[in-house]
This record gives sequence, C-alpha cells and structure tokens, in this order.
Amino acid sequence: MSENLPADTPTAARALVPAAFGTSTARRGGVVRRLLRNPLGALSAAVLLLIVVAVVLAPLLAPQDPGASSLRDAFAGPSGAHPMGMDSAGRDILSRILHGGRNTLGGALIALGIALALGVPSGLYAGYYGGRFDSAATWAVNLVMSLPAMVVLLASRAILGPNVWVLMIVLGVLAAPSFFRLVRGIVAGVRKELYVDAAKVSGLSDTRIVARHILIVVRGPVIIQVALVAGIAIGLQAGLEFLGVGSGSAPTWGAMLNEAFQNIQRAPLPMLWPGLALGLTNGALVLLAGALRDGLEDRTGHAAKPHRARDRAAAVPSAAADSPAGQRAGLLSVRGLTVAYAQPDGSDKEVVHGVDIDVRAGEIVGLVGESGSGKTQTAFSVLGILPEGGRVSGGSITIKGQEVVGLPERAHRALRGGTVAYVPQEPMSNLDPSFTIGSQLMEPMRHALGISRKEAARRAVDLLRLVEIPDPERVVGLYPHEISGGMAQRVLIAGAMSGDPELLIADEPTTALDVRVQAEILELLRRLQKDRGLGVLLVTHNLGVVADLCDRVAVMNSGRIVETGTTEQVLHAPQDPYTRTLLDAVLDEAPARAPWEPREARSTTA
Ligand SMILES: Nc1ncnc2c1ncn2[C@@H]1O[C@H](COP(=O)(O)OP(=O)(O)OP(=O)(O)O)[C@@H](O)[C@H]1O
Repeated sequence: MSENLPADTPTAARALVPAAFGTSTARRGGVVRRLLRNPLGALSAAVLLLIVVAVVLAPLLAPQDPGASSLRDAFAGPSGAHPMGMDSAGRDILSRILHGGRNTLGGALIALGIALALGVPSGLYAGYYGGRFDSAATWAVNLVMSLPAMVVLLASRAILGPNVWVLMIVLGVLAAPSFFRLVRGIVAGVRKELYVDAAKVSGLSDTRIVARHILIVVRGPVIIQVALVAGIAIGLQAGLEFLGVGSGSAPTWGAMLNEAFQNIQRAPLPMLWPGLALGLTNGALVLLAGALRDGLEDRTGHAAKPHRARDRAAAVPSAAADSPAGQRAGLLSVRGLTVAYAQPDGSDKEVVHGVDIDVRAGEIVGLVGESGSGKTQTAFSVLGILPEGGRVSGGSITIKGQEVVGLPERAHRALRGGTVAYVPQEPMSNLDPSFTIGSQLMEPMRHALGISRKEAARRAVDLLRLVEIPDPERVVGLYPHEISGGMAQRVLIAGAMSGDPELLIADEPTTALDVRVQAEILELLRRLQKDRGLGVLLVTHNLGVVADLCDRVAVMNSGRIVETGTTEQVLHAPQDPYTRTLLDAVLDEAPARAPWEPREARSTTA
C-alpha cells in the first residue's frame, strides 16, 4: 500500500482524487487587477462607486429634504445653497437627485436580485442535469422571452397599481431568462468536459463539482450580465417613470426627467441633472461590463483551456475472465453484464451483451477491441457513471465481493476514488485549467480526509514524487498549461494514487502521448502496480501495450467478449477469428513498403 499515505486512512474517506477534481486556489484578484489596469475599467468603476456612495449617503449629503418646496424659488438657477437649482415646485434638485438615486438604483437592485435568484440556480440545474426540468424550464423561459417587456410592465401597472417596486419585481421576472439561458448554455458545455467527468469518477458529489468546477466558469459571464441587466433595469425604470407610469410619490430620476420635460420651454436646465445621473450610471455600467469581459478573456487566454473530446472519458475495466465459470475473482468480477439505452420509441437498445470479466489483485488485465466494441460502456458500468439514458440492464458486478449494480449513488461514490481509481486518456482535458496542480491534488484530499491545507500540500508533493515528477515543490504551483502532456498524465496518476486504491481502471492512458512518453508512463504504471499489488484493468487498442504490460487479455467485439486468456495464449495462439483479424492488423511482419522512386526510374527498372 501507499508509502505516502497513512495506513489508517479510512477507506470511505479516501475519495481523493484524480488530480482532475480538486480546485480551489483560483487566481483570485487577477481579474480585479486587470480591471483596474484598464483605464476605462478603472474610470467606470470609480464613477459607479462615487454614485453609489453618494446615493447611499443621501440623507447626510442632501442639503435639504427632497420633498420640501418653496414656490417662491421655483425654477431658480444654481446657487451656493442649491448647486443644481430648484425644480418647478421649488424643491432642491440636488437633494432630489441624491434621494431619487436611492429609489432608482434600489429598484434596479430588486429587479437584478430577482433575476439572479430565478435565473442562475435554474440555469445551473437545467444545464447540469438536463432532462425534464431542462425541457420545462427552457419552454417557460422561451415563453417569457417572447413577451414584450414594456407591454407586460404597463399591463402589470394597470393590474397591480402604480408601485415602482412592484414593477421592478415584474422586471426581475422578465430579466431572469437572460441569466437562465446564459448559465444553462455554459453549464451544459462545461458538464461535458473531461475534468468534470473525472471529478465524478473520483467520488466528488454533484454539489461539490458544481461549487468547484462549474461556478467558477459561470461567474465571469454572470458578472458581465449583471452589469448589462442593471443598466437595462435602470433605463426601463426611468422610461416608465418618464412616461408617468410610476407612483409619483417618491423622487426617482425618471420622474424628475418627466417633470423637467414638461417645463423644458421655461427652464431647460433641470432636464440636465437627472439625464446626467442616468447617462453616467448607465454609461459606467456598460463600460464596466466591457472591461470585465476584457479582463476575463485575458485571463482565459492565459490559462489556455484544453477542450474535450466527449465520450472518451471512462475507465474501463476489463479482465479476461479465464477463471472457471461461476468462480469469481476477489477484486473485480463482472458476470453477464448487459447495458441498454432507452430509445425515443420506448424500446431498449442493448450495447453490451453478457460480458464476463475478472481482475484479481496484483494483475493487469487488458481489454482490447475496436472502437464501438463496448469497452467504455463496460467501464462506465463498473464505475456507475453510465450516461443519461443508459443502464445496467442485467448481470452482476462485484468489487471486493460487494455488489455494485443498483448501489446507491452515495455508496458508489465512496467506492470510486477509494477502492477504485481511474486514469483517463487525454490528460490535459482532465485537468481543470483554472487551478494549480497542487490545488487539484489537495482539495479533494482535504475534503475526503478532513486534513489541513498544510498536510494536504505535503501529501500532494509526496504524490508527485511518487509518480517521478522532478522538482515536485515547483510543479504544485504550476497550472495545467504550464506542464507537458506526459507530466499531466503523471499528475492524473498521482491523483488516482492519492486514494490508495486497490483497483485501477486506465482508459487508453498513453494514447494521447508520444512514443517515448508512452513508454515512461507504462513503466510507471507497471512499477506502481508491482509496488502496491494493484489490480489494473487497462483499456487499450494497442496490442504492443498489451504484450508489454498485461498478464491477461479480454478481446471485445460488438458488445461481447470473444476471447480471453493469458497474454501469451491470446497473442500467440488466438482462437477467435476476430482476435486473428486484430493481430493481422498489426503490420509488424508485413513486408516494408518499397522506397519511393521517380517515375522514370520505375519504368526503367520495370
Ligand atoms: N449514449 C448512447 N446511446 C446509445 N448507444 C450508445 C450510447 N453510447 C454508446 N452507445 C453504443 O454503445 C456502443 C459501444 O460504445 P463504447 O463507447 O463502449 O465503445 P468503445 O469500445 O469504448 O469505443 P471507443 O474505443 O471508441 O471508445 C457503441 O457502438 C454505440 O453504438
């Protein structure tokens, strides 16, 4: 077992992790710094801050009560006591601007709060889980978006009365779809990232995956959207007030515009102040949104994000079940496994048909077969992560004697990342680009084992040393884009080892790597397997890898195991025609192609 992890580490708590899962120390502060370095960003943030502070402190800053009027001073111009002059009722315009801002910005805040509260969680849920909720929510959102906002607001005013706060609540509901669609779209994309799949396989709960991997991706666009929607809410509210739709009882910038407009011939200046307040606030919001977008894009570019090739994530166990029928190996035993997918017409399509596989402690079993033969479906079944619509429709899977078919998700999760670990192909896609290597190793350990940050950091370095990464103290501080593919695969193996597993499921762990690195990774796997007595189920189509590494082989074709046996048996004396075809496809012994010659030379030779 691990020389780096304490032997008393509780099994259920060892849901450590493929490096892929953790997260945490994102580059906090980076966006804010970039925002402030951008002159427009800094200026717009400063203007907004000034406006908000002035409006919040209105009771202290306003020279007089916003409702106090002196008809004698109606339309008086700016003076020392009244820097913005007086309105048609002889009220101090500055005081009304400050107090009016509280109502205008407060109303926008309510609309924004409601839009966020409705749109973001529902978008997260719909994007992450899909299914019926997604369909129903998308339908409702399309319906709301098809309604003309101004007409709905006017109708609401007629029904609910001229209360601007109520109108802002309605506006919040109308704005919620923009957040829903934004968040749903992003989450639906991120959900398919390999590092999210890997996080699931490692045993992290959905809540934790959403909190660590999804929210961080959604955060930036939502912040930008907040700035835009706030501007729209302020504009719409002012527009309603300007049209005289508001209550008129409290000062707002829109109502002040309305009143000034009615007297524009007599005194044009009072139009300027509420117009200026609205223009400055909205302008600052738009510029801020743009600067935020630039800041976030800058950051994304920095932490270059690898992208997925969906449906390749999975580990697959295999094992040539050459043990006598009915006798089951101790570590992983699959018997009569069938996997089916529900079809739109209500029928089931079976894609795996009665697979038997065994993996014993301390042996490496290769699962080979061409693309589409069912290797991934078999592996997903063992890990309990079949995609939506798929289910184990028959058979039995035991891990250390425990039946896992029908196991509750929580129990399955405890098994994954603990007894069973997974090494995926495409190492880069399985690391979250937003977090350092150390963070991705540490966070799951902290979560699963309840250990301190310091202890987790120590273990992360030990794990990197275990997988022979030079200078691990430096590597823990690097981001995925700063390391090579081979090193990323070592990091993933380190993450898999952090749970001190007994069964390792490796899905084409070397396919994405160049030949030299492939050999190094295979050597590493072999060493770990020997040192720790691991059982390994290796999914591969590379018969060279099988010959080099595996004790036994299971050959899969069209959802069935067609041949199993020791590596020597299967490679040197294949019994099944399909196995022979696979071996024939390896052209090692085929005559080498003749070197190219110029056409004339060929004709001369001929
Ligand atoms: N979501 C799905 N719905 C219906 N059928 C599916 C689904 N996913 C996979 N299948 C079917 O299951 C079969 C086996 O797929 P699987 O991914 O296990 O193959 P594989 O051997 O792992 O191939 P590869 O090496 O390309 O990953 C496929 O041929 C496909 O027809």
